[in-house]
Amino acid sequence: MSSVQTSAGVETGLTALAVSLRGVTKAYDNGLMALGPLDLAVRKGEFISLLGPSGCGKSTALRLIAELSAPSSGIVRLARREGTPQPGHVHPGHGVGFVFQEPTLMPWTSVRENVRLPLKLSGVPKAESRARADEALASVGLADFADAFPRELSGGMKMRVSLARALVTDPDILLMDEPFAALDEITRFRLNDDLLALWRRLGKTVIFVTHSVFESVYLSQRVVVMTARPGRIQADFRVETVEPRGEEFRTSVAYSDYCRKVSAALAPSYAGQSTL
Ligand SMILES: Nc1ncnc2c1ncn2[C@@H]1O[C@H](COP(=O)(O)OP(=O)(O)OP(=O)(O)O)[C@@H](O)[C@H]1O
Repeated sequence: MSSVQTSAGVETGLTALAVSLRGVTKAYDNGLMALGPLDLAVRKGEFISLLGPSGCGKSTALRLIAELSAPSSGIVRLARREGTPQPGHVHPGHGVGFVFQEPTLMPWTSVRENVRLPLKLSGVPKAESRARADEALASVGLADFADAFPRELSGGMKMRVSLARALVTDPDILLMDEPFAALDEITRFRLNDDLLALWRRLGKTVIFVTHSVFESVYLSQRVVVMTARPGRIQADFRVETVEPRGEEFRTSVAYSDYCRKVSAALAPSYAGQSTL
């Protein structure tokens, strides 16, 4: 059986879930078994990272959650916001925002138009969509760059635009596929902190894919370590720290302890793979 189901709230016990995957597998048309079986439950408002070796199926998992692809077997369930959409607003069923590793901006038009695109495609009136694009740009610290063109921006700023474009529809769930992998370390640290501040303020559920143990521990409430392909869950860590996180956490003994434990759990997933 394969299906994607939605409901106003996926209730398990006392906690509402944003996403639930049960027995999910994905085989591509060429017969390659990319993922699973995968069982994963993500609470509303939780920040989790998926960590695993290249090709283990992390992006495939995100694509299944975003309903960009259907599972070969198993069930993917997403909680939906209740209520009827306001006139001119994107339907609440459109509850997922996606940030890719590449910012994928349209080079021929302004930053504002790039961010406005999802609203434009949904038929939101121009005045409202411009105001909402400007608001999303302000939330990522780019209020003064709405009229700039992508070529005028640094790599970190382009990624902020990509984040603003994902947030402009006000999704409940933010899926991020190695968004900061191509950035230098200082820019990456700054974006990590800004993303955490946004998450705290907006209360989104975030599922963040990364190869970096350090980044996953710094950002997440939960780090889910995946096996080599076909990706399954190898380990699931809860990262308990004092919030908000910052430089103090990054340089703490607790942080390095978590990193050591997560690295140890990840090691078997790399067994047999060349590290060259
Ligand atoms: N459309 C497709 N058709 C066939 N095989 C695919 C397709 N998309 C991905 N794959 C394969 O499925 C496997 C999982 O790919 P996926 O991109 O999900 O892995 P990943 O963990 O995100 O990798 P990386 O960390 O390198 O981005 C890989 O072996 C990949 O080559």
